[in-house]
Amino acid sequence: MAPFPTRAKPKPQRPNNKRKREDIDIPALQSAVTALTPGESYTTFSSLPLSEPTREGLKAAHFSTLTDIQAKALPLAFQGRDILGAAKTGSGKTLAFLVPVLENLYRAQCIGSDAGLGAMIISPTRELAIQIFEVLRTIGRKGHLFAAGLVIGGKSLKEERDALARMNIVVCTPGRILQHLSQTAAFNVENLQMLVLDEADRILDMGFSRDLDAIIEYLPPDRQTLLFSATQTKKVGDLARLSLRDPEYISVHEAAASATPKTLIQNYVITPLPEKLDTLWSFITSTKKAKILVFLSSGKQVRFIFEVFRHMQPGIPLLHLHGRQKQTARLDITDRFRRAKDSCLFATDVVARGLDFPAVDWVVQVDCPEDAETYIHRVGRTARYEREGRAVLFLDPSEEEGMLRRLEHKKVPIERINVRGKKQVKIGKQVQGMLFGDPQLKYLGQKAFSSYTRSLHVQRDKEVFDLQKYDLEGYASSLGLPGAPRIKFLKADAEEVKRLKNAPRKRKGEESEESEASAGEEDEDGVVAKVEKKNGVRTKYDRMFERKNQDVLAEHYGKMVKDEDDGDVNAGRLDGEQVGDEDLFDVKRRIPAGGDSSGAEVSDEEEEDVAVAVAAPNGTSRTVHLAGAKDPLIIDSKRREKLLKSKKKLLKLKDKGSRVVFDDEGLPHQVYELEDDDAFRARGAAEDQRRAFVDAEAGRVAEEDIKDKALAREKKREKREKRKARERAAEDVEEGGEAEAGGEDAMANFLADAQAADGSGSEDDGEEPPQKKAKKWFEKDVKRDESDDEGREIGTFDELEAEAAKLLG
Ligand SMILES: Nc1ncnc2c1ncn2[C@@H]1O[C@H](COP(=O)(O)OP(=O)(O)OP(=O)(O)O)[C@@H](O)[C@H]1O
Repeated sequence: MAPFPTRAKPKPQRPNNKRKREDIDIPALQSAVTALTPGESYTTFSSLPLSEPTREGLKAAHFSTLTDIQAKALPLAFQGRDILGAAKTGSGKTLAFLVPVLENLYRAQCIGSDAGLGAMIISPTRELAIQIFEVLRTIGRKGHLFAAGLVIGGKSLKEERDALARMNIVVCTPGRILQHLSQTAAFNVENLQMLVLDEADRILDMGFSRDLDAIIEYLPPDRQTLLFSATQTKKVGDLARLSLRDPEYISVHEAAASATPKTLIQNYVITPLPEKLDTLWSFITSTKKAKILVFLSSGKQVRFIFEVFRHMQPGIPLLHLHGRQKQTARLDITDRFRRAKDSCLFATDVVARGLDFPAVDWVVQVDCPEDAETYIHRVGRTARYEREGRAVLFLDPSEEEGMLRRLEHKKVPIERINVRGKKQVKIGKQVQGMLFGDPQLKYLGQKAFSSYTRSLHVQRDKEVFDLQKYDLEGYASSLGLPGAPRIKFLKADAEEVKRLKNAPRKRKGEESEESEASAGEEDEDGVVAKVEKKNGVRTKYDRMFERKNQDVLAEHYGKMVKDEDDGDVNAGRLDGEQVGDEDLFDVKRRIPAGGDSSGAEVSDEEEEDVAVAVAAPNGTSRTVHLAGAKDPLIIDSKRREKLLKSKKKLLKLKDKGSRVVFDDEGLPHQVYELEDDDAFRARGAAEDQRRAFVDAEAGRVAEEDIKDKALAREKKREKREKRKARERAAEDVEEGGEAEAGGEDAMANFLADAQAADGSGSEDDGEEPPQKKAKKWFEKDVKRDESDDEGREIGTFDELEAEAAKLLG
């Protein structure tokens, strides 16, 4: 995303009286700010010394009462103090730094292109940067003259560069702004007065730390720094890195009993890895009238589950979002989910932090979050700003103990619930069938498996994530895969390769054949995964499944095999044998020793089979003589080579025999034998006989036709009746379903609390009363936007930029 062009059109000269009013305002404002007493209980925006444009902007956006974090942070921030702000998710941290940005720059009159960049707001994700920019636009649109822009990539560097030169406020992501700092000469940050890090702990952590350190190098040390996050840390090292000056630590939940909003109900269910998909499906289909956000650990998982569920039509609109989608698509999806009433969004942690989706009813964490902080941010997408919400975490039995300990340590109140056995639907067979018919989906499934396994492997917290404890084989089969793709980084896998290398030749041959159809892939991180044969008995279905997908996957295997010279990934070569000419000429029957290359000397027995002879291996083609075939077969392509292995196909090339019938004495006759001439003449003239024959046949055909038509009518009637019966049944189910659906009511049906499931109470004992959906705030938002022309929703990037151009400058 590029910045919007500031002052795209020359602004009309502002009336003198307005300029004058600003001149008068500033000293008065400054003294009112100096007189502020931090720690005093300010409750409304109107009780604070604000410039007229900010006051108007807040009023137009219907912000009047201060939230806790705002009441504590604003006075200090106005007075230029550095702040470390920690407050629960959805508690209004965005305004706690945006209002000071507008006010402090306003008082410093850091306006216009000559003033240079006054404030830099850094966000870890593009989505969040866009959201922050929109809030800035909303509260700044009533008369502020700042030039503000977004620098998050997605546009050419040149476009961004030109706009950056004129900006007073920039909202950006770390990587992109660093690129400009190091490459754009005209980007002047000497006057920078404020640096804001939203989701500061994330930006300070490993993934971004190098970028951030480099950014800091470019910025003047004499500036105000504001850090905000729901999971803020006070690490001394971080404070030193940012050269904070006597920072004020504001934590509005340190003393609170929980780190998450009071209005959030949090539960977890123990669901072994192989049952996760069933549980998720059962959950979604019993919670159709709700807005659900489902977190998964990788983009591949997101895509796979989205595709599979979409085909199965759960009865609720599905969306999916991950970091590998194009920026415009991501923006479109977040926007659609924002506006949706009932919808289910599958997403990675790209939406875990900061995003303010209105009225989310459920946050479902299918894959366990990497730590308690991520958990807190994920669940924070619901129950925002005093609204209600519910969150459910799926835990594999091996994750339970470790994760619960971490959550307890972070003051997260979470209770166990169980899935009602009756409501748990098993979808394994259906998914398997789907993958069978759709090789691309199968490929996606393999990718999902390997990226999930890899995500477990790279987790730092081994106490929670112990790869050896997961039932990966069961998980693969729950994804509809015929076997678990074998992952190279697993120790077990290395041992398996060793075992195969040392195994007797015959056995190895069998194994290599089995794994042939389902070789692996290389995922984005360079992890080579390989499909392993399923343990135990392989069914005919397994073989069909693998055959069906061979061709499609071959391309992907090819990619992978290129990088693999150890041969173990090369289909069918687990035994380490080199693929040479010998293999190229591998045929069903070889010529017995002594046979020459032109006329094969094969035994009768072999001839009975689809016997084959060979020509010289002189390069590209050779000739093969088939027993029973008139012409020799030229083998000049892999396809033809393959043909030699198929008895059925070879039979087609052989001469067809002629059909005979046997009389009572067992003598063979042709099916249509010519009649004796005299006998024929004795029956009358040839023409009469022909006509009689035609008439008789026509009569017979007419009779059959009547019967056929009657049969067709009967079948049609039966079909109609069946369809009607199905429709009636569906209506009944729908009526029943609707009666029990409805957000939490439906969910109450699906999930039972631990007590009930343990048999210590009735099924509904201890169940929370049905929650009313807290739509008030959302509805109010919508209303506000409809009535207020300037505040209408922005649909696309271009619109956003066009709007931005009208705004602040
Ligand atoms: N003073 C206020 N009055 C009414 N609503 C507010 C106020 N401040 C913020 N909100 C609303 O509360 C919601 C959450 O605010 P915001 O996104 O700033 O939360 P946050 O603390 O940054 O959350 P997160 O930690 O998830 O990033 C938004 O919808 C915002 O419009």
